[in-house]
Amino acid sequence: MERPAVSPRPDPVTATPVLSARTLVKRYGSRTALAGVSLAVKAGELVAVIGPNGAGKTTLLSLLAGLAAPDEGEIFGPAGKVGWVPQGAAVYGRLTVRENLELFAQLEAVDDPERRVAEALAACALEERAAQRAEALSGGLKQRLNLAIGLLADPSVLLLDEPTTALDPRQRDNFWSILSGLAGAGTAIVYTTHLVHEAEQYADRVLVIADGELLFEGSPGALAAAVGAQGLDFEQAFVRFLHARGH
Ligand SMILES: Nc1ncnc2c1ncn2[C@@H]1O[C@H](COP(=O)(O)OP(=O)(O)OP(=O)(O)O)[C@@H](O)[C@H]1O
Repeated sequence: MERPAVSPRPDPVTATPVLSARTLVKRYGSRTALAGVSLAVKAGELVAVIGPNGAGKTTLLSLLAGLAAPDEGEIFGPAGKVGWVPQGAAVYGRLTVRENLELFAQLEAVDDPERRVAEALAACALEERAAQRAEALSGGLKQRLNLAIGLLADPSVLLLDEPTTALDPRQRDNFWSILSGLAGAGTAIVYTTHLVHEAEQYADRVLVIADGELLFEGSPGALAAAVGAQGLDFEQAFVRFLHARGH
């Protein structure tokens, strides 16, 4: 696959936040899924959200995406400019790649749908697959279509829930090339993953969440340093960190 050109991306240290949230709380009945999480994401920044099963990662992203409302706290974001890439591709198998994009563009009432569909196809290197039915796509291509749908509204922030879990290493590499290109062009990217080396490899900043609480925010190296695990494999450092924090 041809890699997209990567332009120098905004410096995430100095860039302006494009999305921020203050003390988000979300409860499901008596269960507190998020217990007061705050964050700020800047243009061109790649942020990984990692944590054990049930930590609240998907809940956090769904609030940031505006799919659910927090019980407490506030979100400040670019209205209508947050792209959402859910874990499973919610595409229509019997429609082609292009038809799926046209349908979602219509459902989301995006401006200039024809141009946006063309741009989303190009951004995800799907032009040659445009006429193929979605049900005939490989897992990697289906996930690229899922991403293309998330890009239709030309979002300045893209939220992805475990985007590469089901992909083989080559498709994963392709997918990260696309995301790196988008970050290079200034899109802020927030993703959850259980493949924690993807946090180490690609994220500028890592958020560690467990039991609905934000336990750490910083670079992958700083997470390892926080538990004296420099030089250890990042996954081992992460497990050591969780253990040290009682998880
Ligand atoms: N719709 C819901 N109704 C009730 N409880 C929910 C709902 N969604 C999530 N929860 C609960 O909220 C908590 C956080 O769930 P969430 O899916 O956000 O975690 P996660 O970190 O994404 O987990 P995983 O890594 O397993 O995907 C869990 O205890 C989960 O069971």
